Amino acid sequence: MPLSHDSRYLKGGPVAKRIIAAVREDAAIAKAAGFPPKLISITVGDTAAVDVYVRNQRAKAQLAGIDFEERRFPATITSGELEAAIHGLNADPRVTGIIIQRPVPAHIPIRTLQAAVHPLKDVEGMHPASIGNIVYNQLDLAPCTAAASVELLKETGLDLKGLEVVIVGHSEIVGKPIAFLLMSEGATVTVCHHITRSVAAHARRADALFVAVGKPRLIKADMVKPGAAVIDIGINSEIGPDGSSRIVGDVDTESVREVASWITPVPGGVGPITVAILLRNTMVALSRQRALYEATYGTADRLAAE
Ligand SMILES: NC(=O)C1=CN([C@@H]2O[C@H](COP(=O)(O)OP(=O)(O)OC[C@H]3O[C@@H](n4cnc5c(N)ncnc54)[C@H](OP(=O)(O)O)[C@@H]3O)[C@@H](O)[C@H]2O)C=CC1
Ligand SMILES: Nc1nc(=O)c2c([nH]1)NC[C@@H]1CN(c3ccc(C(=O)N[C@@H](CCC(=O)O)C(=O)O)cc3)C=[N+]21
Repeated sequence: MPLSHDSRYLKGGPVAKRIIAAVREDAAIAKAAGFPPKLISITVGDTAAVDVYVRNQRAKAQLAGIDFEERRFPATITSGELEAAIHGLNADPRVTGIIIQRPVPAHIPIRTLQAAVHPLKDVEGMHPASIGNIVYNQLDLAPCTAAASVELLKETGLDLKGLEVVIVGHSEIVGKPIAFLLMSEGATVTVCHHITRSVAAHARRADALFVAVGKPRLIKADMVKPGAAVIDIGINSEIGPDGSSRIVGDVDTESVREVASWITPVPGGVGPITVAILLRNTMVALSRQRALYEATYGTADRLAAE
């Protein structure tokens, strides 16, 4: 049977399509009301790791009717200059959302940049105030990849209450927010990292296993409980047997699919949903900005008021 028809593959495409269709409707309504959504992407320096992501952001934003603009800055830029650029975007009423693509060059502290984005324009949910909201179970604007991974788990139909979940990787943008989102859903969560004594021993107990490390084939079949759901978040570039470059995840998909009941493919799993959630977050940010605007100026057409 061709792989694409194997029911064990938990594919992101249909979920992403559903989300983008809803965003497109929202965006059209907002535009008609004088609030056109606009997303700004900031890339600093060498962009190889983010090129695929930005390419897909542009394509899907266009599909959804969201303006998309990419600002590229040289690796030699200072943190202060970048912060000034972000403050300019914060103050620009035409800009709905700002995403800072990671990684940035080592001399620029990413946390300072994330904190410079106004919380109302923080479509990645990475400002300390935004990430704090997750701790308080306010989940409507969560970091995109974390939210995408949880959406995909929900597609299994598994009851998240009391589910034994193991997350491998604890970065602030992926592993940690996944843990908080799942705790809010009532799951029992274990988080592993590079100091964990036996990742395999934890992973084998999981009904749902999330992997976000950045190491191809880290998770093998003997680390997975039979019948588990495996959500592979890794996006790694590799040279394939034919010499061409391809994307692989962190899971040894070929062997793990024999053990797991569900497994997300890479590409075609979490990635497309991440892009869709970024667009959905842009609409959440816009509706917050609209609410503030209307509370301040009444419901008159913003463009008429300008
Ligand atoms: N699909 C998508 O939309 C996205 C995919 N990604 C991909 O997800 C992966 C992870 O990204 P990100 O979280 O940003 O990466 P980071 O490098 O920030 O984090 C990696 C995490 O893995 C942990 N780790 C490293 N080695 C091991 C090990 N041997 N066993 C267990 N844990 C380990 C690290 O722990 P410690 O800190 O203790 O060293 C760290 O918490 C990458 O492949 C990235 O490309 C990222 C964002 C979006
Ligand atoms: N601030 C920030 N947030 C991120 O979430 C972030 C980041 N920086 N830097 C880079 C990584 C990587 N990442 C991807 C997301 C989706 C796809 C994606 O759409 N992949 C598709 C398409 C693959 C293809 O077109 O070849 C797929 O997996 O099927 C890829 C990569 C987000 N990241």
